[in-house]
Amino acid sequence: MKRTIIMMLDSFGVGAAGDAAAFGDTGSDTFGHIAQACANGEANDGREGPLKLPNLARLGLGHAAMESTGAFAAGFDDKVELIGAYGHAQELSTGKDTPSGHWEMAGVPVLFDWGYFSDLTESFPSALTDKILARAGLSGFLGNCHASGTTILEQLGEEHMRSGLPIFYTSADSVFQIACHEQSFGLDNLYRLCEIAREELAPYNIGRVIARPFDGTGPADFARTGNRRDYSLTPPAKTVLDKLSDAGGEVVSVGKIADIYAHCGITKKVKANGLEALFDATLEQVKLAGDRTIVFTNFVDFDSHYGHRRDVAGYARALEYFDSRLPELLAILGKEDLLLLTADHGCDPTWPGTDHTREHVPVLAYGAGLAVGSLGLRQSFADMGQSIASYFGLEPMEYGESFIAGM
Ligand SMILES: O=P(O)(O)O[C@H]1O[C@H](CO)[C@@H](O)[C@H]1O
Ligand SMILES: [Mn+2]
Ligand SMILES: [Mn+2]
Repeated sequence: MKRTIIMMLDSFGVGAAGDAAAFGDTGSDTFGHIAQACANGEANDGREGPLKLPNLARLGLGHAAMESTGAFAAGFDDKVELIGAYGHAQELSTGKDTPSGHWEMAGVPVLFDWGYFSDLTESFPSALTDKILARAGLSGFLGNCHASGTTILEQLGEEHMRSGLPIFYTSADSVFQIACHEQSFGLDNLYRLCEIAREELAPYNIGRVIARPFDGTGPADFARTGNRRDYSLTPPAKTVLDKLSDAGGEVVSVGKIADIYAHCGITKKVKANGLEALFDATLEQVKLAGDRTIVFTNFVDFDSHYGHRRDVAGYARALEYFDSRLPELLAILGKEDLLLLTADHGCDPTWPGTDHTREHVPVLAYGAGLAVGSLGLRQSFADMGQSIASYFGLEPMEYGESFIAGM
């Protein structure tokens, strides 16, 4: 039975990419800087001491990162008994955003430039916002700037609840984000507003509109809910997910995968919120999965709860939790199954600002007869998509070099 399980640790980079300078990210290193902070005793909130990821280390995380940066991260070394193939990959896509990383990983790099709202304030053209407001019957909006999604709630959440005006904000990514209170504004109203924005953004080539619902009564307890929804553009070509589902296989999305691929190539969608629930759902779907199935999970908390929030201890805690659950997954894999652990970009929690960082991602591949050892530097995330295509005996993808032989 052939199945591929993809664990996408959102934002878990393993060191600055060769082109990081162009992004202002020279020296960024999500994994390395977390490990260093832990070793320094600077990440003891809810956890203690050096970063302990024994299962990821056996899958080759420490080695992959060492090949990326030139040195083992603090607390990692070559004494571990490896069980998998490990590599690190650079990104061909022009952006360091979530859709680019995911699409490229599935064999379709984003070689065109997204549109961006690069002005830090007065970010959106009034020609755009006027149209959105008119269609939604709204008299105005708040925000209109680059912001951290939690900080802007502290600043504008109350005014939003008083005035009923939505909060529009963006970031270094190609995004148009709308934050509204779930009860006072209404979740359906927020989703409708996002659909309008998605249509009106057509000329701007913006990768995603993101609905950011929140609840709570004031700045002290405002919290974003699990009802986030991403309205993504469609990938510019068929990904390996499309190819497998076109060929009669199953592609199971766990978490926000379906949204990220604009629902293309997905045959089953499973919702779950939070690391624990996402891991539980993944295990359950792997148990249910038959031959020629991809089970694909995005673990968004690494990015949205810890990376963007610059919460080093939280990121370390989440990694250690994730690691502690890996044996449950390894125990239910069949001999032929392929497990891939990777990331879509970096989001170094020690880095200035709150944006992603241009980094190599880990490529940890286990099972499917793969020899234990190094896969080296992969020229594109698309090597993973190409490998999956070859594993399932699908037509080759246009991009990427396979590291796995067809079986
Ligand atoms: O600060 P929050 O709202 O989490 O935003 C983050 O999430 C968005 C999507 O990845 C990006 O725009 C990034 O800035
Ligand atoms: Mn991401
Ligand atoms: Mn992000």
